[in-house]
Amino acid sequence: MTFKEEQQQNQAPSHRQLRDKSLLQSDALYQYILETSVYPREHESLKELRELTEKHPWNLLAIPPDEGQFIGMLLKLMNAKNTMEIGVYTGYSLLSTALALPSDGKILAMDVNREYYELGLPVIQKAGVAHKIDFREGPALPLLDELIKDEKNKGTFDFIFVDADKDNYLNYHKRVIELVKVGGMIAYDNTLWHGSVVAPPDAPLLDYVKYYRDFVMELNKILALDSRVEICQLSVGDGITLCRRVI
Ligand SMILES: C[S@@+](CC[C@H](N)C(=O)[O-])C[C@H]1O[C@@H](n2cnc3c(N)ncnc32)[C@H](O)[C@@H]1O
Repeated sequence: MTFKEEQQQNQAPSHRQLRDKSLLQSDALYQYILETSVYPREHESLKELRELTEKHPWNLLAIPPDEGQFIGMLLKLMNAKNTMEIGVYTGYSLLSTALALPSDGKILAMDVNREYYELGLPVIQKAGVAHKIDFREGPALPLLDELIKDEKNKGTFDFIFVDADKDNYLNYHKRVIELVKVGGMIAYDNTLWHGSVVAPPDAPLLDYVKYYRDFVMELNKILALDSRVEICQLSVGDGITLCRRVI
C-alpha cells in the first residue's frame, strides 16, 4: 500500500495519528504490547500522570508509554546519573527518567513553557523524585550556550534526551555533543516524524508534519555521517535515534 493510500484509509483516528504516537502498523498490536509489557509494570505515578494529562489539548506531545519504558531500561543499564532533557511538556519522559535514576541522580530539564511542567509536577512530587530535577524555563539554545561557556560542564552528561523544536535539532546537536561524555548518549526523538521521512513530496501531510519534515530528514542525514557518534535508529514511538559519543 502506498503512503497516500494508507493516509486515505486512515480517516478514523488511530493511535498512530492521535492519542499515542507509534509507527506500529496496527492499533491491536500496539495495545497488545501495552497490555503485556507496559501497563502491568508501569509505575503508578506514570499512570497517574498519563491520566492527568490525557485531556490536555497537546497530550499528543508526550512520548508513548512503551518509549518511556525503553528509556527507563536504557538509563538503568547505563547506570546513568547526570542527565539532561530538552523539551519537557507535562513531564512523562521526565518522570520516566527520574524514576530510573538513582536517588542522587540529576536531570537538567528545559522547556519554554513552565505551565506545562507545573501541570504534571504534583505527580512527580508525589512520586518522590522531584529533587532530581532542575527545571529551567526558557529557550534551550541560550541555556546550552551558557552551559558550554563553562569548561567544567563539557563531557559530563551521561544521557541527553532531545524532544523539542525539530527545526533546532541540528543546533542542539552542535552543542550537546560537547556536553555529553564520551561513552554517553544523546537520544533524538521523532526521527521518523510520523513516517513522513519516506513520504512522496505531494503526500497529504498535516501542515506541522510537512513543516518539520525537511529538518528531521536533514538531521538524520547528518547524524548518519557524524563520525563522533555511533548511532542506532529505532522505530519505537515516532522514531528515536540513539547517538553514543565515541570521540
Ligand atoms: C514534544 S514536547 C516534549 C514532550 C516530553 N518530552 C514528554 O515526553 O512528555 C516538546 C516540548 O518542547 C518545548 N519547546 C519547544 N521549543 C522549545 C525551545 N526552543 N526550547 C525549549 N523547549 C522548547 C515545548 O514547550 C514542548 O513542551
